[in-house]
Amino acid sequence: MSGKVAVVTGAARGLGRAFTEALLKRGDKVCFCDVDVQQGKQTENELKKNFGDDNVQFLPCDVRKDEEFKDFFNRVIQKYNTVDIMVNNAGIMNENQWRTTIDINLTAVIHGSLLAMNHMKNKSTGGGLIVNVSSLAGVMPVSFCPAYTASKHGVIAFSRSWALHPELKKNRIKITCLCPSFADTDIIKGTDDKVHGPKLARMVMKQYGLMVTDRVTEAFLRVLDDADNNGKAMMVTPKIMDYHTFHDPKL
Ligand SMILES: NC(=O)c1ccc[n+]([C@@H]2O[C@H](COP(=O)([O-])OP(=O)(O)OC[C@H]3O[C@@H](n4cnc5c(N)ncnc54)[C@H](O)[C@@H]3O)[C@@H](O)[C@H]2O)c1
Ligand SMILES: CCCCC/C=C\C=C\[C@H](O)C/C=C\C/C=C\CCCC(=O)O
Repeated sequence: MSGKVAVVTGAARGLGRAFTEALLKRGDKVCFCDVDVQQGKQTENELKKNFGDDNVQFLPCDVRKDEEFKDFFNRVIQKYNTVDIMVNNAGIMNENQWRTTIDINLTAVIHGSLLAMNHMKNKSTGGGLIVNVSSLAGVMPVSFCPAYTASKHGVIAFSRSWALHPELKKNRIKITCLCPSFADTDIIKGTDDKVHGPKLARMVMKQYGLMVTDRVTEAFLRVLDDADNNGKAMMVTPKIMDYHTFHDPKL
């Protein structure tokens, strides 16, 4: 039994919900947020039935809103006294709303990581893990969703840069990324046909295959269990489950 306290953003459904369930199964306590309050409450009820009232809590929060996000994070600390694992998962894909895409997929991931770092370095027990959900689109170009792809590249660049910081090492804080290819969640359904070129997107998706969420959860748990995950990006596709090799210039 792990017995840690975890935060998962955007976990009313999809991968966030799957990560929440996986953490609860390990014996962690999880506080999750979402902008979709109705779905969040429904998920909370279902999870409480399976994992116990005290172990899981939903709080409404739009991670784009700085004060709301800060308040959500503080309320988790008030309830559980600590945060050991922060999963910045909330994300959208909508090339028509490219600013909002950057706000949620990148800016809020930066904010969530900083909230977690500030807490983790000040807590008496010290240490913690931040898992930032990027995408396979974080390590390669994707023609039908350039803004989404930029946001996911940004998540990896931010996480790898902080991972090098001596202050994180001193405080035993690790920061790592998860990079799934297509997985069967609602994000796949909610795309705007005009911008993405649905034919191309569907063709690419057919070529890559669609993973069940359990496969992504397996990769998530592998990252959690790996002591050597700092600054890494775990790719998960129907065929691959391995860290990406970065070719940084040797100056
Ligand atoms: N499903 C895939 O194919 C896939 C592949 C790679 C990466 N990802 C990433 O995984 C993450 C989860 O996506 P998913 O596939 O579960 O999609 P999803 O649409 O099923 O879930 C996303 C969740 O985030 C919530 N959310 C959106 N905006 C929010 C906000 N401003 N504040 C709080 N919550 C918000 C949504 O309400 C939803 O519950 C995203 O970051 C996505 O980019 C998904
Ligand atoms: C039919 C619409 C599909 C839209 C897909 C929606 C969301 C997907 C989000 C994932 O994060 C994307 C994951 C991986 C994309 C990576 C590679 C695609 C390769 C593109 C190419 O080969 O041109």
